[in-house]
Amino acid sequence: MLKVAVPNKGTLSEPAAHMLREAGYRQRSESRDLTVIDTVNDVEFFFLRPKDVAVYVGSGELDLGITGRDLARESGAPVGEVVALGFGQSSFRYAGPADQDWHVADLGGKRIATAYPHLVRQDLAAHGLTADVIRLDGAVEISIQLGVADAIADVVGSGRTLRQHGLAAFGDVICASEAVLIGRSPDGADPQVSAAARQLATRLQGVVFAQQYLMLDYDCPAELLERATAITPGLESPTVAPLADPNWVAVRAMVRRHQANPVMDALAELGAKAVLASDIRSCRL
Ligand SMILES: Nc1ncnc2c1ncn2[C@@H]1O[C@H](COP(=O)(O)OP(=O)(O)OP(=O)(O)O)[C@@H](O)[C@H]1O
Ligand SMILES: O=P(O)(O)OC[C@H]1O[C@H](OP(=O)(O)OP(=O)(O)O)[C@H](O)[C@@H]1O
Ligand SMILES: [Mg+2]
Repeated sequence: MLKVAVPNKGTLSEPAAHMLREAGYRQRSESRDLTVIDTVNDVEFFFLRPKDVAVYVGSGELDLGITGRDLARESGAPVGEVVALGFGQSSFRYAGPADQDWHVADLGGKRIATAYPHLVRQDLAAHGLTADVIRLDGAVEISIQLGVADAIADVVGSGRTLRQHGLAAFGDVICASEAVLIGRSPDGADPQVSAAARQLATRLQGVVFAQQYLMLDYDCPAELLERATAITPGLESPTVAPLADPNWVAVRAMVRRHQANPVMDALAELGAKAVLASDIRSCRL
């Protein structure tokens, strides 16, 4: 039976379970459950702290796991990414008091609080710096005002928490993170996974693709079809079906979700009617 780790709490937990459900897998109904067996798909899910997922997968105890790229790198475990899942996007960055002008080079000899000490030490070493790295478990943004640190390195999502604490990010992004499906990889290269693991990865990838696209349907005057298909070329080419009125055709094409509104504007401008956008639940591209 395939063994798969899923975050049991925190930012990634609910979206990870949702994505697995969309991909057709059984998930827990009780938030305290630590395991769920999906007998239909022959998979056992283990609900673990997001920080620990890479440790279990790297040790080979579990076949696959969902965690953050930043957490996987911080763990130092021998894992590699199988699928980037497109949620839980964040930037791991240095930050300091917004009223001071900080540069990475200023960090030498300073106290830096973080929940990701390995990533920070690696980054400092890459800059040829040594500093006092103070490991905290969370709520890192408050450590400067409490006098424990001069600067921090932490996960930034919307940036709201930094602003609330009078902090500003500086320096390059240390790790651009998102949720990832990981597998064991002794050298960090693409993991070699079993056929069963590959199938779960393909199903998740199908949901990720589906979330990146919308299906557009519209009616188009037949003489404008060429110009309309230039606006919505689809993946291979759009589906074109006749309508009862021979002067019109129905067109169906997938479009990138973030381009959907400009594309719909352009179609309406051209003379298309009844332009409809609908969600895609899953797909194989
Ligand atoms: N505000 C956020 N926006 C986007 N991603 C985030 C955010 N906060 C955390 N993450 C991502 O979620 C993952 C782990 O975060 P999370 O805070 O859920 O776990 P944790 O800090 O280990 O647990 P907890 O906060 O419950 O102690 C990381 O990959 C991180 O990049
Ligand atoms: O940029 P923002 O959107 O404000 O999000 C960033 C915050 O979210 C996470 O905290 P979390 O809620 O996980 O608490 P923690 O610090 O205790 O882990 C992260 O550690 C930051 O503190
Ligand atoms: Mg957290």
